[in-house]
Amino acid sequence: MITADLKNELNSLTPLFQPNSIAIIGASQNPAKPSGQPLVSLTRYGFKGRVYPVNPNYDTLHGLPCYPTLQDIPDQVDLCIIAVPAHMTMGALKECADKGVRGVIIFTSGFAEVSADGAAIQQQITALARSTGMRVCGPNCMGIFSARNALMANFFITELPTKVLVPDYLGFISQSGGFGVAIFQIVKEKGYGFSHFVGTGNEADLEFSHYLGYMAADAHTRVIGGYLEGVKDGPKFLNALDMALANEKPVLLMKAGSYPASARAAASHTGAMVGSEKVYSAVFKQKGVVRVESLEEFQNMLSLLHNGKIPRGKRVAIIASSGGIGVMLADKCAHYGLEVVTLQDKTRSALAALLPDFASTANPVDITSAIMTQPGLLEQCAQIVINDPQVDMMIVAYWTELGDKGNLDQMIRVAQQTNKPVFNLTWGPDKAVFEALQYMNSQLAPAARELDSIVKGLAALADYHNFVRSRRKSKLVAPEVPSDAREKVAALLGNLPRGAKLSEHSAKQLLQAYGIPTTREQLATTGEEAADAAEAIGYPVVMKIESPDILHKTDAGGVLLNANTPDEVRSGFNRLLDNARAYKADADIKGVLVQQMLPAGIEMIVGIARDSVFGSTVLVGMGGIFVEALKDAALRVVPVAPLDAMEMLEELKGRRVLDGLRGMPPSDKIAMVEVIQRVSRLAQDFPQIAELDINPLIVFSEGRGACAADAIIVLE
Ligand SMILES: CC(=O)SCCNC(=O)CCNC(=O)[C@H](O)C(C)(C)COP(=O)(O)OP(=O)(O)OC[C@H]1O[C@@H](n2cnc3c(N)ncnc32)[C@H](O)[C@@H]1OP(=O)(O)O
Repeated sequence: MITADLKNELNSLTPLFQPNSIAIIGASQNPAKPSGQPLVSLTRYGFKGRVYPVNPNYDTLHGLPCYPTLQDIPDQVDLCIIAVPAHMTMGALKECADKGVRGVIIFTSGFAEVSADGAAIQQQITALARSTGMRVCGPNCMGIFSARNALMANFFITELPTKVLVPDYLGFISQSGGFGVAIFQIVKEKGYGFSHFVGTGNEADLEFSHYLGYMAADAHTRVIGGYLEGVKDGPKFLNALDMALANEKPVLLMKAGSYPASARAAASHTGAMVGSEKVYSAVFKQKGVVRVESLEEFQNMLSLLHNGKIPRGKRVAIIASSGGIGVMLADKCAHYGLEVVTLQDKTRSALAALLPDFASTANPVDITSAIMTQPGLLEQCAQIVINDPQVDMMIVAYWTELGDKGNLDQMIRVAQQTNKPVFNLTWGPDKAVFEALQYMNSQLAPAARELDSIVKGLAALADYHNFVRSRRKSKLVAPEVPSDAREKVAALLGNLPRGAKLSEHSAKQLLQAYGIPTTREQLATTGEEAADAAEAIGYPVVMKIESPDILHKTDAGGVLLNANTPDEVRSGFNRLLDNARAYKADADIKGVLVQQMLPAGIEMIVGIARDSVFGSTVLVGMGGIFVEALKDAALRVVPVAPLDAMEMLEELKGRRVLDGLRGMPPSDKIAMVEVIQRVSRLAQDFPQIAELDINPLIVFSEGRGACAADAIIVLE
């Protein structure tokens, strides 16, 4: 949700992207230095504002009056670049605060990235930014480029073709200086316009999510890209992604640092299954982020998005001048979830009328060596295939020779005449391919030589399109939670200490408060009470030891199924107590839980785990022994929307079991979706719940609901 606070926070970035005046503290006369570069490029590329170099050693610099200190500038300064060595940085920042500067970019390195002393100075930077409201980019950063006003508040851009100054396309945020520069150069060479480019540096104040939010709201940014290692504030990142989604701006992220060796010690299965990489991956799925894993993929997607051609479905047509390449492409399409569609009869007959008998008109279409003997054949075939209403996108693969633009020109014309994506796979000798790709780039026609990244990119964009469309269309609504749920759970958790563990009976009371169906049950402290409880509940019953010290009851011989008579219940009661004492002599035993024995259903797990960055997460998976054996689970961060919950079920390998396998009836997915959302609501209202396992949640056949058969909760 875009709140007034969020709007104010984003507005506070305006001086960094749209300043009317810039001062450079440490402006050097040497343009080769980071401290000398901005002055040159701000003037060279026509920054639309006033520029004030600050350096006590000069009267003028590059034809501009140079000021001994910031205070000597007789004008308001919106943005200040600090480019003096680390030991002088705090002094310069204080000057900025005294002058009332609202945005600061600190190029300087030598802070948290190098030493504890550096980290201590960085903390002072953060503290000054927070206390004054001055927004700081960096330190240890490459700065900001903004096309609209030719803002060159950076030291990494030396050459800037005019095309890049067209403020219409890509906003890029990089947590790596060097990688960011590489992306800038590649995109520049492709000839696409940037709206903004930010190297975030050490993020002492502004972090990745601030820039993401700014670009999500910015009218001049159509697509957002980023190199991300990690975010500090999960909810801020989610908010920024929500904004991008609301404005239907694709967010393409390269996420690195995904596999830290940080095994979490956790008491519940849910806790053990949730790790940082899984949480990022969940966030990306939940917010429609297009995850990019290579530079090739990134370039391919940018070339498709640049001309606004996103696949509107997953049906792909392939045309190749080699049967082998066609088959390889078809395999890749299947691998990435694209459907190599059956072409319409009309399409096939039109192709047959053009192609020799030995060619194939089925998808993949093999036009064979006729491509060499029949001029214009490629274009004719491609036109026919792309106009087939069954086709959402097309990949065309052909051999290319040095100096021969014939096929390329044909395909450029085809691409110009359709609003569906057309991707060229050119292969041949290195020099010829290089030349062909350069030519296609100059015409802004999507082309590459590496088939995996082409197919993966197309599939990812088709998924993105589906994601946005499904969100737009969804009419699913979240279930109502009882109005007194919060109050009841607050009372139940009231006096419990940090780290408290709630065994089954207590945990289920929390679930009941939030409307999650649980077994009928009673806690008995004697064999007689147990027999009375069984009578009231109805035979057969299940009996379980109830102790916060024995969370995994089966391991302790603490579960007895199918007790059918009062005698069985009484003797069972004693056996469970004996087993529990033998397992853990000092366990705090609350009694024996006598509960209804549920009819058969599918065993699932639904749980909560806390993540240090994103807060509570909800997990759903195939339950019982499959939790450990298969780790078949889907994860989302809280709050989980109805469509998210539905997609979690679709993501499970076990979804076919839920759909009804081998004569089994389909399971009640609607009931599961409801449970997931109620659990999400519980997690949202009570972030002190560190872990929850409902395991198993028994899911019955369609229309018959689901019921929590067992549960544990661990507080933070
Ligand atoms: C993660 C990444 O990779 S992203 C990139 C991260 N950032 C970097 O890589 C930058 C690394 N470099 C640094 O941190 C350096 O300390 C820099 C670039 C900030 C400064 O380095 P230098 O330019 O060598 O510092 P130097 O001491 O020469 O000071 C710069 C200028 O300030 C001037 N200066 C000195 N005192 C003052 C003062 N009180 N006020 C203003 N200017 C002053 C100097 O005269 C000098 O100008 P000159 O070159 O014309 O003489």
